Amino acid sequence: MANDAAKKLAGEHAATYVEDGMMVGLGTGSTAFFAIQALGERVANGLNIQGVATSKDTEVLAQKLHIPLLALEDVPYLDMALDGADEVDEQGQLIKGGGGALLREKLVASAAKKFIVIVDASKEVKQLGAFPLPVEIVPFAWEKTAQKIADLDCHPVQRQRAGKPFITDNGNYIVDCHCEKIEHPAELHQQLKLLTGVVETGLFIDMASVCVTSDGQTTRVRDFA
Ligand SMILES: O=C[C@H](O)[C@H](O)[C@H](O)COP(=O)(O)O
Repeated sequence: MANDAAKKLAGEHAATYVEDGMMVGLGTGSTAFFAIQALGERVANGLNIQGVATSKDTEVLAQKLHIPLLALEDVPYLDMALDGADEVDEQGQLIKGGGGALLREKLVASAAKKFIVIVDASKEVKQLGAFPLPVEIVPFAWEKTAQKIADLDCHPVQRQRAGKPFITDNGNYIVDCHCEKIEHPAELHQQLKLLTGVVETGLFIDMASVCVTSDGQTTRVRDFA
């Protein structure tokens, strides 16, 4: 993959923020993968951390790397969470959920004192929305919920996998909203959240503390805290 070098560099840099004794949220996706792999190497060399996984896939990866895992409900807070994103704007607002893990990712990031976002340079945008916004909805009468989302001019399309509805780790559906331009991300998030049937949106508003971006050669750190 063309962006793998950038994802690796950003992921490895993000992993350096983790210190001994921390409880760390472990993100989901191809960029978070590199951060988790770097943490696994540090754990093999004696780093003492405990992780909370944001998806079943990440749980499997962390177990393979012998990173001790906790359940989110068993910890009062997390010191830090590391995760990728699908888009990051200049204010640090995010679209996440391209991999379908947005609900657990948001729960984990909300519990963290510091949320480190890791992206390759192609994810940096002036305005959110070119990437279709994932919205997690309950399967019951999902078309009704999708219609309410469509009424907000969000152009939802049910996510499919192998010709069947994509099912999240929480047993829900995802609709990907082809907004093209999201002028007011916080307002749109609020409007969507008010719809019965919507579980969570992929808009992560005012959550990122730091964004680590790489183009494969250099790494840039932006502080949003
Ligand atoms: O649900 C998936 C997550 O929000 C990912 O963090 C996001 O889609 C970015 O994934 P990737 O690093 O694979 O582009």
